[in-house]
Amino acid sequence: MKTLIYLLAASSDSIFHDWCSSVGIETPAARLVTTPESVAGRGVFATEDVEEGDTVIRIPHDTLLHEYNAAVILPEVTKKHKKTRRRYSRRQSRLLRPFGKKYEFAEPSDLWQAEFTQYCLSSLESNNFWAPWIQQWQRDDPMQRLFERNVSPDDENSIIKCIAEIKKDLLPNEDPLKIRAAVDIRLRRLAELKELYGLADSDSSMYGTVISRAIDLGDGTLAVIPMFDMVNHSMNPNLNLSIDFEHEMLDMKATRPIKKGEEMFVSYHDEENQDNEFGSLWSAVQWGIPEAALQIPEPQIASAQIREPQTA
Ligand SMILES: C[S@@+](CC[C@H](N)C(=O)[O-])C[C@H]1O[C@@H](n2cnc3c(N)ncnc32)[C@H](O)[C@@H]1O
Repeated sequence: MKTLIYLLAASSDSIFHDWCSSVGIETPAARLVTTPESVAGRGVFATEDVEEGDTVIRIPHDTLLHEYNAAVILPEVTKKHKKTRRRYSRRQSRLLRPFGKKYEFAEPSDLWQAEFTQYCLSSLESNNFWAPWIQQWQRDDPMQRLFERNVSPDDENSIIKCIAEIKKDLLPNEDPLKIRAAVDIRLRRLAELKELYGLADSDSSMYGTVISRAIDLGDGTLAVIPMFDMVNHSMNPNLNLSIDFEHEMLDMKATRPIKKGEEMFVSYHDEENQDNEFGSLWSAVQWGIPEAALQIPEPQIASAQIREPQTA
């Protein structure tokens, strides 16, 4: 049974790689592998020995999922989002809101979460070029299970159970009251975003997945970056991301020599924001990352058997 699961996973990893090649993502020394050797059960591994500074992944700018590409690829969804943002601003303005309640948990900076969810759902529905990649997305942690089950912010039993799971699996040292506050905010925010954007209950799972994969490109633009989003987090990363403006590519380069079969990592941590939103609490509820993964020094480096792509 286990062998069958890994064979199926290997074929889905291959499908992902075929998709990468078809959209121009170059992976000269990297491969997505589903394996228990990865810190997260699936991760990106070196397919050959790599020297410091070598480029292991190159990603064209036009493959990124962000608001600018989405406006070109899904203009009708973008149009709806603009209208929704106007409705949101009216509701938040005291002058223009004689009736109705202000949104308390969905801040302007959270609106992208619902918008990305709709871009992804619409991509799957129209089977556009992002669809094969989005189909590969996974997230499995206590917060995601709450989203998937559409737990209401008032469902005390489910929330208490989730807090206990987060504490046990991800945050053994965190105060349960703080975990509760973080969970509560996210459930209430999702409830408001669902109402504002007209999201269905069945969309909550995509919501949880997409918010765990998006990053800030550094200028406030949020994006999910194909292939980069398959790389797991470490506080001792062996890859970094740089922008090649001339060729409109993102380059992932080795920050030190990497051996064939080693798992490759980036740091999801923003050095400047260690104590606030990128702290362990935020990482656990937003990203599904355990507190242990935020510790330095790094645990043992994993390595995996790299399978050659299956040919038909
Ligand atoms: C952006 S994805 C990374 C790729 C992911 N492993 C996959 O297969 O799609 C983020 C998810 O990976 C997992 N993850 C990333 N880094 C991790 C780590 N150091 N330890 C445990 N899980 C990790 C968490 O489940 C998180 O929700």
